[in-house]
Amino acid sequence: MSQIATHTITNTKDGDHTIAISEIFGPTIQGEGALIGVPTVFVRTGGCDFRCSWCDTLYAVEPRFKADWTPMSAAQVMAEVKCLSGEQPLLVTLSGGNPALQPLTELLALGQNQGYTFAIETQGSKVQPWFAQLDHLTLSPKPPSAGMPFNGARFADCLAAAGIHTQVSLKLVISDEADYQWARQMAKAYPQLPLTLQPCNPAPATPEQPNIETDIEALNARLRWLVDKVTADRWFTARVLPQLHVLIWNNERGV
Ligand SMILES: C[S@@+](CC[C@H](N)C(=O)[O-])C[C@H]1O[C@@H](n2cnc3c(N)ncnc32)[C@H](O)[C@@H]1O
Ligand SMILES: Nc1nc2[nH]cc(C(=O)O)c2c(=O)[nH]1
Ligand code: SF4
Ligand SMILES: [Mg+2]
Repeated sequence: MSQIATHTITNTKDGDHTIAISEIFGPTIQGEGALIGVPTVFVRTGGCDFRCSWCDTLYAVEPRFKADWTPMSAAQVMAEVKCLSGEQPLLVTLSGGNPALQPLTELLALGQNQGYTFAIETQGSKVQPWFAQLDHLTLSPKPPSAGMPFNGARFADCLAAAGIHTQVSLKLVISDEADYQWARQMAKAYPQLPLTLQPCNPAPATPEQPNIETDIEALNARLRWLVDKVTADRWFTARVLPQLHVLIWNNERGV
């Protein structure tokens, strides 16, 4: 799999318009949610307004890793993406950290002019006018086990900011019974949104333990538990999916 280290890129002095980049990697496949299996390049931004208890990308979240995040212009990000994709347009997935903290208007315009499409993964805590330009908006508000608040008004603002061509979906991480019950309420509150339930990886890699082996059997047991719950409740509008990239590559970074 090809990958370009962002530390090889010269920093820009564009001021406010630079994007804090943790890593750019791919092509790989989207391992989660509504676009699972779709070939994509990931653009991971640095910095988050949350700190979820089980976050699997703390190197793109915690301020102590700020020195590892490279400020890049939209043109520099697109140059990397084009290099990785062999100049062939594909889906670009913006994740983080929280990519909704970044100025991405120019990146979206630049990429879409060249035939690239854009999806974002965000928790719904911050809205941006450029959500209207997105092809896919995946909202992943946090369940009780994450230890982070759910702000219904902010979430509604995110939904309202989607454009007429933006496909919006909901991806909820489930760790336990309380999360499951919360997800049931979310599904009732937002019946119009396609919904994926994703079992929580309870022991993700951390900056301290980047090579920790994934307990695939434990993940499978969680998946079975979730499928049993959904089918027993005859909850036929929910889709249950694993993190496919974790099943394929364990907790590896950059895949
Ligand atoms: C790393 S986050 C980055 C984007 C954004 N901050 C968000 O949370 O949506 C991308 C996705 O990974 C999920 N995620 C993070 N840690 C996880 C874990 N330990 N198990 C399962 N999913 C996890 C998040 O809930 C989110 O749906
Ligand atoms: N293959 C792959 N799929 C993913 N879906 C969401 C990811 C993320 O970390 O945001 C991710 C990731 O890091 N890799
Ligand atoms: S919101 Fe996303 S990136 Fe931020 S801490 Fe939570 S899971 Fe990690
Ligand atoms: Mg991840």
